[in-house]
Order: sequence, then C-alpha cells, then structure tokens
Amino acid sequence: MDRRLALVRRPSPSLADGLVTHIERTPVDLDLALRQWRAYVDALTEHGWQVVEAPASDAHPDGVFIEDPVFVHGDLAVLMRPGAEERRGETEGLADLLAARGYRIAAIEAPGTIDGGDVLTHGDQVWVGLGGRTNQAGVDQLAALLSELGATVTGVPVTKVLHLKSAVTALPDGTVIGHEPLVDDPGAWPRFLAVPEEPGAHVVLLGDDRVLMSAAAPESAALLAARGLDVVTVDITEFEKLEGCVTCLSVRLRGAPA
Ligand SMILES: NC(=O)NCCC[C@H](N)C(=O)O
Repeated sequence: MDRRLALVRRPSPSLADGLVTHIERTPVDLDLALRQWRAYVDALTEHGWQVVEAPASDAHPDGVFIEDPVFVHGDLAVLMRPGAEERRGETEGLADLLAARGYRIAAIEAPGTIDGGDVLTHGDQVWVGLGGRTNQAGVDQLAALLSELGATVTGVPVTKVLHLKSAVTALPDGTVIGHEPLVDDPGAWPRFLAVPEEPGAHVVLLGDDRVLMSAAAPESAALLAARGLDVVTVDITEFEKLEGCVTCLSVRLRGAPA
C-alpha cells in the first residue's frame, strides 16, 4: 500500500479572527474548534493515515487551513502564494518539513497568486479555480511546474464561493460532485453529480471507496453511501463558520517519497 501521510496544522489561538468573504461572520468557539480538530485528526489516523503536524503558525488565524499554502503532486511540493496577503506567511516552515521528507520544493512567485483550495486533482487532471484568490499568473506557473510531471492544468471560473474546492471535489472514480447553485460551470467536467447540500460537495478521499465528509450534509452523505461509498463524517462547524471545509484541514500526501 502507498504510504499515506496527512499534513495538518493545529488551530491558532486567534482562529476566530480568520477571514470571512462570502458568508456572514458568526462567533467561533475556540475550545470546540480544538476538539473538532482533534477528532478530524483522529478520523484520519483511524483510517490508516499517518499524521504529520506542521510547525504551528499562531500569528495566522487561518493557519489551520493548511491546504491553502502548499500543494503536493508526485514528489513535488509547491509553496503557494496565497491570494490573501494576510495568509502569505503561512508557508513558513513547510519547505523544510517537506524537503526533509524527500520532496522537491518549488514556489509560486509574484505576481502569481494561488491557494491550494483552488486546486482540484484527479490523477493527472488538474483544475484550478480562477476567482477571488487565484490569478492567471498563478495558474500559468503551476501549469508549467506540473507539465514536467505529465499533469494537465485547466482553469475554471469560481465566483460564487471562496475556492474551487468549496464548490466541487472529486469522488474516487473521478465523478466531480458539487452543490449546483454554487458551481459556476458544471459542464467543465465530463461527469458531474449534483449533491443537495453545500457541505455535501466536499470529500476527502481516505483510500479505496472511503470518503470523509462534514456531518452537516446528511442527505449528500446518504446519496454517496447509496453509490457504494463508505462515508465517514466529522463535525467541523467552527471551521465552516470561517468558510473552511474537510478538504482544507489537511494535505494528503499519497505515495510520498521514501
Ligand atoms: N481550502 C479552503 O477551503 N480553505 C478555507 C480557508 C478559509 C479562510 N477563512 C480564508 O478565507 O482563507
């Protein structure tokens, strides 16, 4: 079996001050957030993932959303240049950690901006959301880096939600799922499946046919279970209040270099 490592970063004490763009700000309960984060980490561990904790980034309220400052494909780790200036320092500490684990390191340079939450992959197909946080220069730089690895990058519009993966994610068979009112162009994918709830659009692939989802999407979970998927759910209400979802709380490193 491939080595399965998941990179996580513990929530900052200032989590409640995280950015909010498309939803109304509501108070975040930090203690509950910490408990939910530990349960999320436990769910990864219980399903065969070795969890690696990145150095804390307490000065950054959104640091827990570790998917945004780094993207990994094959043996290449790309330090992103987050679209929100407040989040740029979150890359700190990640290059050393990933280089020590055998990854080659690259970085997106100005004027490019790109958040990991905008990057959806299925095999060698990569879609990048162009919208609030990611610009064309960022997409072009990522496309050049990934072309050496045989991956094809396609830009897709994102205007209704924070990131592409706030709108859509991919099931193990490559079907892309999304809550249609929030998807700019469902036609961007050859196989698109509409789910009834917004958080139902977010799955973390845990391996084989198992997916991790938010507990806030019971109808979507039932729909995916009826398709034969083994659905594991976690409560992440405190992160959802900051436009976070299950995907952005970890970076999954499949087949990591030895
Ligand atoms: N990949 C993600 O979905 N990241 C969520 C980031 C939420 C954070 N409050 C932000 O606005 O950047």
